[in-house]
Amino acid sequence: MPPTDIPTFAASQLSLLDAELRAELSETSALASQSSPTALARAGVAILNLQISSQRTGLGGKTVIDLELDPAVGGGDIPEHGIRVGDIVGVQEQVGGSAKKREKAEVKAKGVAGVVLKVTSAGVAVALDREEVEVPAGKLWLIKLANDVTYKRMTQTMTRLQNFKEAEYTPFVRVLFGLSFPSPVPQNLSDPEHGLDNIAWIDPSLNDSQKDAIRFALLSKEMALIHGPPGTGKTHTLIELVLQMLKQNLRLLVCGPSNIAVDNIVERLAPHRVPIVRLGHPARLLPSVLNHSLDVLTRTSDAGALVQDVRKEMDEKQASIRKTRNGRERRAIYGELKELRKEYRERERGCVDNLVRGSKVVLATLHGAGGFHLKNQEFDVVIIDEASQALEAQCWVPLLAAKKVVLAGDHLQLPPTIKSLNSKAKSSKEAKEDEVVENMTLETTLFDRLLALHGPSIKRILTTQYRMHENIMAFPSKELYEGKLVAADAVKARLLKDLPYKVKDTEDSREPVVFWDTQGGDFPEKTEDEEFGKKAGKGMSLGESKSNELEAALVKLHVRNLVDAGVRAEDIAVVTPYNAQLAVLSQLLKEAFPGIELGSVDGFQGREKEAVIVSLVRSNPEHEVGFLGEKRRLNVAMTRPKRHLCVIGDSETVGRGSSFLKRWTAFLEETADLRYPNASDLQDLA
Ligand SMILES: Nc1ncnc2c1ncn2[C@@H]1O[C@H](COP(=O)(O)OP(=O)(O)OP(=O)(O)O)[C@@H](O)[C@H]1O
Repeated sequence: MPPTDIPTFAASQLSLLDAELRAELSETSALASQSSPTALARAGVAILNLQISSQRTGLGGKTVIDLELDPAVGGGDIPEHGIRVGDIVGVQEQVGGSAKKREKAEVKAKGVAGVVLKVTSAGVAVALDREEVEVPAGKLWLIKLANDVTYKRMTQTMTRLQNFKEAEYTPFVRVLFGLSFPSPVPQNLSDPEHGLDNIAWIDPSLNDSQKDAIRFALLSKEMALIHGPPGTGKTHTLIELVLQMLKQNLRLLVCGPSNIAVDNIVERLAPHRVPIVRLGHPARLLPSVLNHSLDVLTRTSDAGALVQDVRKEMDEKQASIRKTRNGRERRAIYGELKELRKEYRERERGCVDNLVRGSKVVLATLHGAGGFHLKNQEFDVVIIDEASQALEAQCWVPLLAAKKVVLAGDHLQLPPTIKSLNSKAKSSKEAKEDEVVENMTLETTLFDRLLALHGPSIKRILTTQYRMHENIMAFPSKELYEGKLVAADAVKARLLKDLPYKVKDTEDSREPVVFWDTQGGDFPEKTEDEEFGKKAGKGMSLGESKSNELEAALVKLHVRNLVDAGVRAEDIAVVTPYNAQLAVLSQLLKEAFPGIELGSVDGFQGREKEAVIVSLVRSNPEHEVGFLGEKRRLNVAMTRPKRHLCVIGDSETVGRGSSFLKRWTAFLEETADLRYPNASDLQDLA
């Protein structure tokens, strides 16, 4: 692949991001602008009739308000809603008057914005944005707002890159766009000459491919890709890499596309007692990592004592506001509070700066790395986990000032979810002008692009997997990972019947792979219409989704057989690519088997279960398979189980979908325990 022109690349990213943001906003704002508060509450994105039960200064000096249901409307538990911790919400006054007038005024009324800190059945706690001082009084309502912070950060980053002067093209930037070759990395990594022959491994159980990847990442000058197929200990490897880099006295910024990806690393680094700071809103962090959160450290460290003095004063003032009825007095207190907040912020900034500067490892989400905390901070290496799940523009947020990057991911699993359909539509004229950039979509990750640009010599693959029985692993290994995967001894022959609790030896519990072949046309798929979509519940965009009721009944039969054998429902997951099928499965299985997990394939990426049933759904005379044709989706589906994979599908339809599907069906027919169900036996289960 030829080098990429940086301004053209940035311009293309900016237009793709713009289309994506518009697609995302149109979903949420269409609802908010066209609907009344009551309708919004019904849709699960608003809560009405609230009042403030208490107010305090929370983490990071933010005003925290606790909201509960107004006793005037009966108090008690808040009705069912879809607002979650970490969501950005608006808190607004609920206006009185006639129903119609009220609803109009409420939608227009301005309120304060904040982040949801806690949700219980009886209330919601919201940490208001620091700028907001005055809290609306009286009866309030809360509405979920669209979150465009990530886009703003990506757009700012791409605009900066677009305007880079040639002089700003550091050797690192040049390599990442193919304007220079990467510095060569020696072939024999453990040659004593490089000083890495005798590494004192913190975890001596690392396998050879993991050690090799770590040596490679230590020796590479500008970039290293660690390719971690399912269950191969990618994060495990990154932890050792971080510890080894710290031994070399390097300063690191460790990022991931989601809070959970970052917290996963914090949790695993913490026991090694290295000084780490986790940036990010405390509401969005796992409770187990809060002790490392910058906000909490600001409160608990010695340096934080000075900040606390001001905070105490602020709390007292906040409390006095609530006791004051007189408007003028209230305003005066708000004025004083504003001054105190300014001082608080100054002291806090000093304290934060000291904490961040003193920390050898800083962890943040990719977009979180674009906040003011990291302005002018320098790092020797930026490490990005789950890099093939991140948009390239997102990766550039921490990379603009970087000198070296280590990316870990698996480009053969699903890329980040994209909403804008037109991200792929390009005119042929433009395509000729610059093939490389014009062929790029938002789905093209930095991981993909670097591989295409520099070839496989910039990556190392992890080859021992610690999840799947070797029969489950066989097909994805051969098809996608060049046959390189090896199942670790501890897992390669594990079956359900060997679970550490009592499971009977049955035809299911002794089989690693089962294929229920529904061929013959008796298990037809159904295209779901809009009406069904509404019934299926909130948050499900079914569009042109498909379902297959008899296949769902077969899933139920198989789950029942497993449970009867003694397998716990919590150890079973059912995954399907179609939301409409998920809705059918929910109705059929949720109550019957409490604890069972049901999910879309896309949503189950990164997860694992002892037994996984995959419902493929598609069965039609035209042999159409839709997005089952995407092999990265199938790869995710078939690599979730540890001991038992059960595939349910129509070999006649699926087997003719794509060459990959054809080979998979042939593989299942040859190696799986093959079963042919009888549709008429299943009618009463559906
Ligand atoms: N060298 C090793 N020896 C023994 N177990 C290991 C080794 N490396 C990783 N594991 C185990 O393999 C499992 C998967 O590891 P980890 O969570 O790091 O994988 P991952 O590749 O990041 O996962 P995913 O496939 O979900 O992306 C964990 O239970 C981990 O303890």
